[in-house]
Amino acid sequence: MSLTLAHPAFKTSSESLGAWASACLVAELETYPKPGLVSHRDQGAHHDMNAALLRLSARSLEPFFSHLAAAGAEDADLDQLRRIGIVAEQAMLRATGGVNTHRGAIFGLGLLCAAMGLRQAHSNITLRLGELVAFRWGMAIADAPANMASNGAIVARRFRVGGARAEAVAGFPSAYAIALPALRAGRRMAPENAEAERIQACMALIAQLDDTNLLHRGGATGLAFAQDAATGFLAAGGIAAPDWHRRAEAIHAAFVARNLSPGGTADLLAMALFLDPLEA
Ligand SMILES: CC(C)(COP(=O)(O)OP(=O)(O)OC[C@H]1O[C@@H](n2cnc3c(N)ncnc32)[C@H](O[C@H]2O[C@H](COP(=O)(O)OP(=O)(O)OP(=O)(O)O)[C@@H](O)[C@H]2O)[C@@H]1O)[C@@H](O)C(=O)NCCC(=O)NCCS
Ligand SMILES: Nc1ncnc2[nH]cnc12
Repeated sequence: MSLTLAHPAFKTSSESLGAWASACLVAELETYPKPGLVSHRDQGAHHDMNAALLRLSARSLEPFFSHLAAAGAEDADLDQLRRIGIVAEQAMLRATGGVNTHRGAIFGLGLLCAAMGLRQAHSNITLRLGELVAFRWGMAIADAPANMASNGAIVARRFRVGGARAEAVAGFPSAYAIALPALRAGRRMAPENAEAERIQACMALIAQLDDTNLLHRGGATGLAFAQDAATGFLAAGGIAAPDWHRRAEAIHAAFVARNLSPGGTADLLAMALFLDPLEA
């Protein structure tokens, strides 16, 4: 399925930014075959999530993304953003019956919404949104007490990788340096196929990201398997190769067989879709 996203106007209200962030979560979902992840076609390597649940979750988050954009416009500090983020997590868990569908996305997209609000409120700010997150809230994110019991924090310690918080502190380098260029290169390779360009960005992310979900489910071996598979896909031409869809499906099946799911990649893909019309 090829979902066309209606981009928001360059200067836009908090409400339409919230709608845009939520639409990007749905576009990420409506992308097949993403290795191991849930899509409109199947549940990937997940037993407690499906497309309907992820749509509900995305819809439940829209007002919170708007609220975060409005808070950013008021130059809110991290404590204020965190309070909104925590209420958003609770709304997500209510909408999904307790399943963690979008916790990482609330954090990453939420910070980008706040940064967009802040940037629009001050015409002299020319930083990219990721740089603005790092500049305005990065130090506070780095200093905030980590939830030592979360899957992400446990594997980040064990395997000495950064995870979601480090990504934010650094200004989302994986979204800017990996996902956005791959998305735009994918658009040139397949101008009429928006779903294919999302697969190109997804594979580029899996190939390079230290995804704490892959580490949680598959350890270092699982992460290496995933990175090698995605690297092979890209080296064979990515979505420009004539048989790309069959090869992506085979990788998806191999992830499902190993119970691997790159949840961090899913979030960063949605973030790249969000940034695409907002950053030159
Ligand atoms: C900072 C928080 C995001 C908490 O992060 P923490 O590191 O403590 O860990 P997790 O709770 O594990 O969440 C991190 C999620 O971030 C995504 N992610 C993974 N790797 C990366 C990466 N390298 N870069 C960026 N993002 C990454 C990923 O999210 C997706 O996976 C979620 C499903 O995870 P899980 O339930 O573990 O999945 P399963 O494998 O299915 O588990 P099992 O059932 O098998 O056990 C899903 O939500 C995706 O979104 C990581 O999971 C943040 O939550 C926080 O501090 N919040 C407080 C509020 C706040 O400060 N907000 C600021 C303003 S909005
Ligand atoms: N498509 C997806 N599949 C599994 N986990 C996710 N978290 C965010 N999007 C996801």
